[in-house]
Amino acid sequence: MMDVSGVGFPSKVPWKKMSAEELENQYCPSRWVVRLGAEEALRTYSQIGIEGLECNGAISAHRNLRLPATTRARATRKSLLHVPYGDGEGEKVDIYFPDESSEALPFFLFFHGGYWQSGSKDESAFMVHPLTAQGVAVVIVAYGIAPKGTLDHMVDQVTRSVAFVQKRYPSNKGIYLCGHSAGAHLAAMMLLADWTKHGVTPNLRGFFLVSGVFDLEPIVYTSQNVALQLTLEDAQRNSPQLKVAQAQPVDPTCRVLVVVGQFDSPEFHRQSWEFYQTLCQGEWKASFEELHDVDHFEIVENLTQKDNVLTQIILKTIFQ
Ligand SMILES: Nc1ccccc1C(=O)C[C@H](N)C(=O)O
Repeated sequence: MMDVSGVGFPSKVPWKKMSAEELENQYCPSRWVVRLGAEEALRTYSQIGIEGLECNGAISAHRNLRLPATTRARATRKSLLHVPYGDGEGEKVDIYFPDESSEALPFFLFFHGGYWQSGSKDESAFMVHPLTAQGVAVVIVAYGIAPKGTLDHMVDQVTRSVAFVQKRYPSNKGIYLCGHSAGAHLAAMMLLADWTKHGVTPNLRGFFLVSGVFDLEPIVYTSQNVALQLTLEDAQRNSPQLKVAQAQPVDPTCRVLVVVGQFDSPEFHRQSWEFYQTLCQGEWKASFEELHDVDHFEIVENLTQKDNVLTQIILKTIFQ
């Protein structure tokens, strides 16, 4: 029997029934952090990731262990910094290499979060140390954030950054894309990319989509849209949730892991779960993980640690 009242059925789009205040809350990750206050959570996140002022090349190995991730990565790993992947302002990547010199390496690309309007590559080298130590090259990608950059342009930039890595390292042992929060959205858009106009098909072997947003429509009705200025059409065109079931994987063995933190908001949980379910309806080799005891920020901060669950999942996926 059909239930027209909807009673007893959780709405497919629960956010449409929320007050403006509740929607704002659901899409403000820092308000869901339990270990710290919202502002302190944001401060800690950038302190752990950022390029500190201590980088002077003369730091002892012991002190390096305590340095913020990007400072430590730049001080201790072989790297190419601010490499242009396009002619536009800010179209740059930082590439960090393992000790052994080879170009036949797996490449792990990271797209930072910050609601497409904050964050930078210079504070996002979280995972460089544990991954390069195991023989993975790590590429931290910069893209032109709002209000200067539009979402369509960011998607194009990220596409070109992936094509750039494939062209520069054609003998790579796989390209793995990882994004956090808004960066997970940008990484997910690469599931839909048309590579023919980029003259190269990247050797995509895996996606790690961490605490992402895949249906952008609710964002239109939050304060995040003041800087983004998304119309409903922009949001729909850039929502992998609406498109991925129809898209064909270039390589059907490419893995797509959707990950969310236990303390992410219910809307973030719904976004990840529904995206995973949609991937499963298509031909994608998808899996889903809810990571225990972490919030929206710790989930990435912990990638500085080699024995962290997500670091281990990433390494196992790359070296399986
Ligand atoms: N800085 C970030 C870095 C990564 C991911 C999200 C953010 C945010 O700032 C989200 C939002 N403004 C919040 O207060 O939760």
